Amino acid sequence: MTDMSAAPRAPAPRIPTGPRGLPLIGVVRDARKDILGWFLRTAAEHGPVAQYRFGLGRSYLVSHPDGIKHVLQDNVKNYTKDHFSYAMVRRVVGDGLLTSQGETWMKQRRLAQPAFHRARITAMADQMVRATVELSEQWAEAQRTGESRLGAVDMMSLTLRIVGEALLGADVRADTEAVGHSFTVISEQTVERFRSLRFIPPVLPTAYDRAFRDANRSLRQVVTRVIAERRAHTEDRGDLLSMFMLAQDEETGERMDDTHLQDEVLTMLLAGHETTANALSWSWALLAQNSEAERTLHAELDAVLGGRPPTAEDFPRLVYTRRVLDETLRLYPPAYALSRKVVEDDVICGYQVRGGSSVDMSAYLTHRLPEFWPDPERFDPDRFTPEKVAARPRYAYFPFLGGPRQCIGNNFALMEGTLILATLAQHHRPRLVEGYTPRPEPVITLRPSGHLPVRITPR
Ligand code: HEM
Repeated sequence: MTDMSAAPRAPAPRIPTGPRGLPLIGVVRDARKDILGWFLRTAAEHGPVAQYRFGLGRSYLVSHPDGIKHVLQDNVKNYTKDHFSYAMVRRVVGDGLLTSQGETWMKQRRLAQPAFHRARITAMADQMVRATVELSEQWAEAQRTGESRLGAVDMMSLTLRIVGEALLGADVRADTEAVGHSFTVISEQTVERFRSLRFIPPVLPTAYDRAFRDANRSLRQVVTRVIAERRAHTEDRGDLLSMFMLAQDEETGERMDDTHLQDEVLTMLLAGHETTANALSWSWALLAQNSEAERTLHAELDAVLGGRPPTAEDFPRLVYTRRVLDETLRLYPPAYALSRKVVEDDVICGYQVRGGSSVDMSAYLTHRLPEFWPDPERFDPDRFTPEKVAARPRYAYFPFLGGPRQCIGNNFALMEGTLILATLAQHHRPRLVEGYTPRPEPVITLRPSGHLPVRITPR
């Protein structure tokens, strides 16, 4: 007799389909030609979970918000950072907050979290605006002389300065060029290795590998100096650097060793400026190409600020400015692709996923799914009205990820980005120089090509 009380059996998970690729290398050749286009095509042809081989390893591209939620939140323990992409990042930042896992990560996250509380960040607003006003003066000069500027370089210097001062109490203005150059070398080489499946440096280093080592050394020098300067003054400044330096293990009483401290500081310095700078660069590019949104932004700035620099109290009232940033992060999410290693067999959105394989997620892709984002390529900050946000699934939008490994600097970045846009857009209208069209350059983050050459015009 049939047991009528038994729950109906769940349908057997489906096997995801996907692009076939070539023997030995799988989809590497197609993906490296145009990774962003490849993400979009693969999801359009194979649905919410696609399967393929990247080299000899099996990977899945998860694009549906429910699948993203499953990986980042609901079954997060099954998806780790034991993935070769992080092995490469570890060669640069070692075992800092971004790359560590398990107990080490949890301890460090708990330690760093208070530095990112809303009240703490609010107290940093004045410093953020002060640094931006200095850049505004340089832009005013360029306005007078007609000289063009590299918008992306300006944004990098500004956000590096801000993160150095605000979180580490350090003046890193003189290091901008060294950090920028080193990070570019490292990003390009890391991505090149990843896409060509050369994960391990050769035994005999090439000129390219020597450049990588030099870049790494130069970043470490900056960080070592920042730490040494603080050690010369023993007082607790109450900032993130003091928290890291003074923290003692509850059981052993030990402090963080020098290498670990350097790893944490370098992680903050890099993760805390590159991403925000790219987002801001894209905002300028998009505003220059969308005059209606630019007009709405200017109207808000006139109404809220009336010509004076913004303060922390203005932040909640700069509603449209913030939406410009949100919509920029939708179209050009700096962290455009991330991967995780699958621990055990699992089912995502009804599809079977094998333990030992990789899961790839792309915010660039999910942020363009027409189901959640009608006319996805159109720049429309009003997609971020509270009603529209509430009507979408949480993980249709994840520029900062989500779940336990969500970006620790998200509120910092959103306030910083909004205040920078407001301070500069009040007085200047950067125009793209004639003949230049920004293209997305997917290195570790998503940069605009050619450093965004702009001519600064007055409002
Ligand atoms: C628009 C700006 C930013 C974007 C789009 C962004 C995005 C992200 C994303 C996607 C992750 C997850 C990475 C992963 O799991 O592999 C992350 C992690 C992280 N971000 Fe950000 N970030 C931004 C700004 C910042 C800022 C300003 C800081 C520091 C001041 C920061 C520090 C970190 C750190 C330390 C982690 C690792 C957190 C952990 O795993 O516990 N980020 N960020």
